[in-house]
Amino acid sequence: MPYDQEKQTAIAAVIQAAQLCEAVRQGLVPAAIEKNDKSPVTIADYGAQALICKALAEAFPNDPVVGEEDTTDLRQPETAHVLTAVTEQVQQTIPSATDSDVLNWIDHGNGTVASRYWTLDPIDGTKGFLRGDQYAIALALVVDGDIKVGVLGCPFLSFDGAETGLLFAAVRGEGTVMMPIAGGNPQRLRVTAADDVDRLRLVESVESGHGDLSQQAQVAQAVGITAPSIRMDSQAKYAAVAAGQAALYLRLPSPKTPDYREKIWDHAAGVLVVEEAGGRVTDMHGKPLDFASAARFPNNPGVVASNGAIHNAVIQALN
Ligand SMILES: Nc1ncnc2c1ncn2[C@@H]1O[C@H](COP(=O)(O)O)[C@@H](OP(=O)(O)O)[C@H]1O
Ligand SMILES: [Mg+2]
Ligand SMILES: [Mg+2]
Ligand SMILES: [Mg+2]
Repeated sequence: MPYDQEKQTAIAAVIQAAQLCEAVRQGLVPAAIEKNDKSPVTIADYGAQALICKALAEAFPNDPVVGEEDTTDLRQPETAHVLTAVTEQVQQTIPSATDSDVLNWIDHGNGTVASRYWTLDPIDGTKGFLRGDQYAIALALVVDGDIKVGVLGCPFLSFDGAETGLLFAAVRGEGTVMMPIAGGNPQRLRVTAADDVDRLRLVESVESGHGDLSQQAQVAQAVGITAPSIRMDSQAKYAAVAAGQAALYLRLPSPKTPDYREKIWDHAAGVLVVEEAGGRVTDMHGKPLDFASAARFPNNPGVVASNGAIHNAVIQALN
């Protein structure tokens, strides 16, 4: 099977990171540090990036990793206690890890977009993680601008009252599967059918500043969605579309940040998980998302992920 080693490595690394994140979340209330852009980061974000980058560096030493976090803040003398806490978490998985190993592994995630690269969001939805809501560990392999492998770990997600903690994995051309993070059989996923009115639902961010709630409501209405939207943090939204829990995920540019450019690690894994479950993902004008250029899409405003059947109607309503 193509990309089997990549898929297995990514799944194993995401499960390790998910266990670290849950250990942090179930401990004391995780402290957040404020980054330069005022967004939060926690010891779990750093620890998850360290574990996944270590696994990728060992298995695929030549592949750059374009990850969200870096070590600038962690290397400041005032935050020495934070680094100590990150290393302690990483040692639960790798007992020999030192502070210096941890810094080097995190920095391995500061690669740039190349003909073949990985992109990593160690915790997507850090605000959700801090609130005790949804978050995701998102890892994808991109080759010549095409996403080949996408793995989403959603440690706090469950559907229809089944087990909590789900992992989603997709390989281009091979479909998407869902499995419990705790172990169990993979199950093939399929987006919701065009005529499944009960599942004709919109999923959107909890954070009102990460989208345009009023335009999203108008578009949903225009394509016949009448149920109230499901609000969810992180790329768990893509998982909801892939699993047929929702028919549409809208992320339109917030009027407060009209020039915001979406980051590749906020989407790559989720996009493949939806596409391989039979859905479609484009920007708000119906153009494919550009994973070949840079860490942020240079020219893709807004994101629309759907079951495919309603996609053209959504793009028409937008334009
Ligand atoms: N103005 C903005 N518009 C859209 N997305 C934004 C944004 N500011 C931050 N984000 C991104 O929104 C992500 C969370 O998405 P969601 O709202 O769907 O949970 C954040 O990822 P991190 O939590 O990994 O930093 C961050 O990259
Ligand atoms: Mg962040
Ligand atoms: Mg993110
Ligand atoms: Mg993140």
